[in-house]
Amino acid sequence: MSSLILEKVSYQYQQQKVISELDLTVAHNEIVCLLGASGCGKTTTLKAIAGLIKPQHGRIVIHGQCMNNGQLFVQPQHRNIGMMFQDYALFPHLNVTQNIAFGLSRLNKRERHTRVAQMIELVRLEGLEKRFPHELSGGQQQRVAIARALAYKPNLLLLDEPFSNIDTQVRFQLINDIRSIIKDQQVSAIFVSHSKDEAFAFADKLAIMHKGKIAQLDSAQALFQKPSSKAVAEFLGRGIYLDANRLNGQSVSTKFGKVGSVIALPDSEDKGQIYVRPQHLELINSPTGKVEILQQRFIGTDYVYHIKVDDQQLEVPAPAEQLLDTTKPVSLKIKAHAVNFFS
Ligand SMILES: Nc1ncnc2c1ncn2[C@@H]1O[C@H](COP(=O)(O)OP(=O)(O)OP(=O)(O)O)[C@@H](O)[C@H]1O
Repeated sequence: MSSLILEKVSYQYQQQKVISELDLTVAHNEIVCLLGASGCGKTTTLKAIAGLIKPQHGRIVIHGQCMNNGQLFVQPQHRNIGMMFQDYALFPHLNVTQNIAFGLSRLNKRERHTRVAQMIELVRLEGLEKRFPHELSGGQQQRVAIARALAYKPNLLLLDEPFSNIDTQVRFQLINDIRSIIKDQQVSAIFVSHSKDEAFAFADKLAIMHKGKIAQLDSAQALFQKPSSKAVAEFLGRGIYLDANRLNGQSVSTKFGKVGSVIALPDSEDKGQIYVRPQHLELINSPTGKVEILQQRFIGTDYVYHIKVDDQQLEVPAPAEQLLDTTKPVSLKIKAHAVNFFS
């Protein structure tokens, strides 16, 4: 059974349509990250799932139970959802134990005590039970927040930018820890982030939002290898488009030569464009080269060349030992890779 199904969900604030016939399915025990440009509707989608806003159209099903359609609307407190937000929203006047126990009023005293102790052990906060939020580090507060969200065994966990206030040095350790805790508890989760790096580390699948819809839902690797549109390819990182001719299922020709693809190219029209990222490019001195070098910078072990090709600009790293003579013509060599071809 899927943990979450959104079917053609639409929501608008006054005149502004923010989500539009959005479909999304999250499997049992899966972590999905909603990624997209600022203002594309990620938080609005999370609020619709939580029941904090009421979509004008569509259907939301959590753990097999319909929460929202034309007639029905289940209140947030009856959706069995755990929530965790950027500012942790811990109660400042309650200590760690009391914060975690807050949503457990339906349990008796003994059950509550056992559950809180299990949660404290799970998030490794033993010894800090009596501390108040202001006596904890950001990472520790985040652990209390996850313990509180998981304590009443929700069917689904919603996390909105939960790591954005955490120092970068400890952020990825915390992301790994919280991911293992969620996996251990076999809960499904939807996570909103601005950061692709966080999404890669935390989620099983990424849902790229564009124009109020999910443009593509897939693993990070599949998104990079087979983006369904130019918008998805561009969202994942900078690159340049080059006109290309599909030669066969494994290669294309460009003005910089033949490019091999390590994955099968889609069956499509032969004429199109490829989207090439910096890591697939090598800059070489060549008498016929027409790549313009706008700037050269040394960044420790590598150089970065700011290049211009067909009116598109890109920064391309190159190892210091392959120093380019920028007074001579420069061309591009495109390494074999999983070619993103758009016909
Ligand atoms: N209460 C509101 N009233 C009117 N418009 C709103 C309201 N909340 C959000 N919006 C608008 O809806 C759009 C989507 O907002 P939302 O917060 O869902 O985006 P987001 O993808 O989470 O953005 P960010 O990445 O910047 O947090 C934005 O244009 C925003 O200005």
